[in-house]
Amino acid sequence: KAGALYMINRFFHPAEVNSEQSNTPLDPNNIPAHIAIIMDGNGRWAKQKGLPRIAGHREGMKVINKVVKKADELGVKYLTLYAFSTENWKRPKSEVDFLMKLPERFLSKELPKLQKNNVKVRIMGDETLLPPHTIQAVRKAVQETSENTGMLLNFALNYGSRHELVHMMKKMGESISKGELSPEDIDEKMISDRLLSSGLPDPDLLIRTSGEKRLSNFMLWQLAYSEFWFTEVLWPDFKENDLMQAIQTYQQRKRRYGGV
Ligand SMILES: CCc1cc(N2CCCCCC2)n2ncc(-c3ccc(F)cc3)c2n1
Repeated sequence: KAGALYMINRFFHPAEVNSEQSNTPLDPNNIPAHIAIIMDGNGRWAKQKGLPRIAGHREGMKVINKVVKKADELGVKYLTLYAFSTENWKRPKSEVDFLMKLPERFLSKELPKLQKNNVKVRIMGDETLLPPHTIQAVRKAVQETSENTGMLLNFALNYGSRHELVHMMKKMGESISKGELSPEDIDEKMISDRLLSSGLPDPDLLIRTSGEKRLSNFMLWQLAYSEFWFTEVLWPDFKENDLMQAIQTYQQRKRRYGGV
């Protein structure tokens, strides 16, 4: 009787099967080469636990190591992490001061491991406004890992996509007015090469945590053909399995660059 009732219920209320989640193993031949992550939800995580916001940032930093390791194991070639946006300067001074200490804290702890794993560190952003101690720490890491040939770990630091585009267009305008460049020479490759992400392939997959479904001025040019994967999970709670699920979803959505 119960069985029949169950069947009737299922008939009228088909299971909410999210077609994008299943336990099929990952296809090693279709791992996204470049994954970009907006690591959001750190403040909210802290608030939910009745902790100060900086506790969320500290917890969020610990997640990076697990995600870097898993991505590298899976064969991801480039991993871009949005650590600080040009809009983040509006945060309280105490919070910004804390955030600006995280690069050196992270690197002093993790650089040896990154070196051992042949990871190459890169920074993407406007360094001019960063405090000297922060610039020093990141430049040292970039320099020390510059010969590495493994996964490239790209931290977006004081990065803003519109700032990046305005800066690029100003430079291009200067080249044109100096007669070094003519408008006919301008094409997509030239623009890509003049952006802060120069040399990196466009992200294949963008992950944003904490339920926000916005780009927040992040890599607007570069994400033109990327798959987006959003999760309610707050960054401090993000696990390797969430990364696997994002890649699984990416693999199920056969990539299309417009056309058929
Ligand atoms: C400058 C703001 C900031 C914030 C931040 N958070 C706070 C927000 C997001 C969650 C992660 C922890 N992290 N985590 C690592 C770095 C980092 C940056 C550059 C680098 F070369 C090495 C590490 C970081 N930087």
